[in-house]
This record gives sequence, structure tokens and C-alpha cells, in this order.
Amino acid sequence: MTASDLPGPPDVSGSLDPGTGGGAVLLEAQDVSVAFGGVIALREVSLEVRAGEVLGVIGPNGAGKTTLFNVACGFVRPDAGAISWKGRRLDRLQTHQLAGLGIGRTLQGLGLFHRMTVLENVMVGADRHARAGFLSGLLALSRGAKDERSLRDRAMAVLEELGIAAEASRHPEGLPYPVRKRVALARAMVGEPELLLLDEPASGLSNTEMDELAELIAHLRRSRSVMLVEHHMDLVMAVCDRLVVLDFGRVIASGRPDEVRDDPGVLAAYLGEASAPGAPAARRG
Ligand SMILES: Nc1ncnc2c1ncn2[C@@H]1O[C@H](COP(=O)(O)OP(=O)(O)OP(=O)(O)O)[C@@H](O)[C@H]1O
Repeated sequence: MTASDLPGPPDVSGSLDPGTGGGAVLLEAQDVSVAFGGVIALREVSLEVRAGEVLGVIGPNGAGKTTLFNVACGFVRPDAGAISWKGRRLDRLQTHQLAGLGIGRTLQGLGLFHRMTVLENVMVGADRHARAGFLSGLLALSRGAKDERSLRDRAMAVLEELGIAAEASRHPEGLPYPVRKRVALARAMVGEPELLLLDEPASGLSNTEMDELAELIAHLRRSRSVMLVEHHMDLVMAVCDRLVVLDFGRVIASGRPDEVRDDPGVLAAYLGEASAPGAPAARRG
């Protein structure tokens, strides 16, 4: 089964503004700088992810992509600059706040719990909705069971959406890598995030699996925004509405994939690497 066979959630792409590549600004980085000792990983980086768009972050090895992703997830605190969510500045963004804000993320290391089933792994991702809360815990113990039932139903629905419901009762260890990646994605989706942050979703996938991933991202973006950091240029060029290109910690270009591909600065940044943006499955940093 592929994502395109699946019943789609509401199509929000009609609300896109082609001029800006999206609707209202969700996540915004303003002049974010990060240094690790003497290494400046990000220099005054600004970008925004808008409702309904797929934003790709690309750049050569060491350009600062992972650092930017980690700032967006609250793993790394900017030394200067700010991160905002829907116009509200997040002074001390912490990872545990993400789900509550409406942000889901997957990481390169999938971080699945091997003693839990697939379904339980997905349920763990639902902080935003699952919290029974102190009061409800005191006043109605049955509420917890009800919450868990609805969480279980939602987790199953996400597994079905991703075509892996049949694996719900299995443990991740025995599953093929692409399926485990989908489990990690399901966990990021079960909180019904408005924005999904994906760190190298294509890593370790075959070409066929990457095509399926492109279809899946096309499906996902129908009801949420996506920001992905990715090495595989084919994928980025195919699925992103806009790209932000980093080099030596700076934004050197941004725009539609076709604009970025022809940008002389981007071509120069990629010179000396295995291939330029747009080349098949370029392995980039
Ligand atoms: N924890 C750290 N301590 C010291 N330097 C770091 C740390 N994390 C990243 N850096 C440095 O910051 C710069 C940006 O690294 P980053 O990993 O963000 O780039 P990247 O574009 O993701 O590269 P790659 O794709 O190769 O992982 C690099 O020079 C890197 O060596």
C-alpha cells in the first residue's frame, strides 16, 4: 500500500499563498546564532515555516542543518536570536513542550522503545492529548481508562494511515528499518501536530522506499506543515515547496526548488562535492 491509496485528510493546500509558499507563519527563527566553543554552527539564521507548506533545509557537510533542527526542537538553545511559534516567542523552548505546542518530530536515531509494542511506542508520543491531568486523576479514575482508549484508537488510526496497522502488536526490533521509520513517524503524528519536523527521513532507504516516502510526505502535507532536513536532493526537490540553503552556518539562498537549484551561490557551495543539487540521491551533509 502507498500513501496515495489512503483516504486523505482535508486538503488545506488551497489556502496556500503561492507568493510566500504557505499560509500563516507557524515556526520562525529570527537571527539565530549558535556556537560550540570556537565553532560557529549558525550565524544569524532566519527562516519561517508556514501553514500548509513543506520546507526543506539543505546544505553541504557541516553547514549547520542538524544544529538548526536541534534549535527548532529545543535540544540546542540559541546563543543569540529567537524562535517563535505562531508569533509567540519561545524563550526557553524545551523538547517536552513540543507536543503541547503542536509540533511533532522524528530524529535520525529513531528512539523506539524495544520492550514496547509498536502501538505502545506510538501511544507514548501523544503527550498533547493523553495527559489525564491531576484533577481528572483525583476526580474520576475512569477518565484515565477512557483517555487511554481514545489514545489507543488514535494511535491505531495513525498506524492505519501509514499502512502499518498490521504491525501494531509487534516489537520494533523484528521489523524492517523502513517500517521502524514509519513507527517513529506515527509516534510524531499521534499528537496531531500542525508541524512535523523530520530529520533526514530518507536516510537508509532504498530508491523505491524513497519514492514511497515522497508519496507519504505529499500525503502528510495535506493536513500539516513539514520541515525536513535532508541529504537526498531528489527527494527535497520533489516534495518541498521552498528550500533554505545553509553553508558555513549562514543562509545562502532560499526559494522554490527550481530557483535554488540554479542559484550560483548554491552551485558554488556544492562545488567539489559528489554532485550538485538536483543530482540523484546526492549524499550531502
Ligand atoms: N556538539 C558540537 N560540538 C562542537 N561542534 C559542533 C557540535 N555540533 C555541531 N558542531 C559543528 O557545527 C558545525 C555545524 O554542524 P551541523 O552538524 O549542524 O552541520 P550539518 O549541516 O548537519 O552537517 P552534517 O550533515 O555533516 O551533519 C560543524 O562545523 C560541526 O562540526
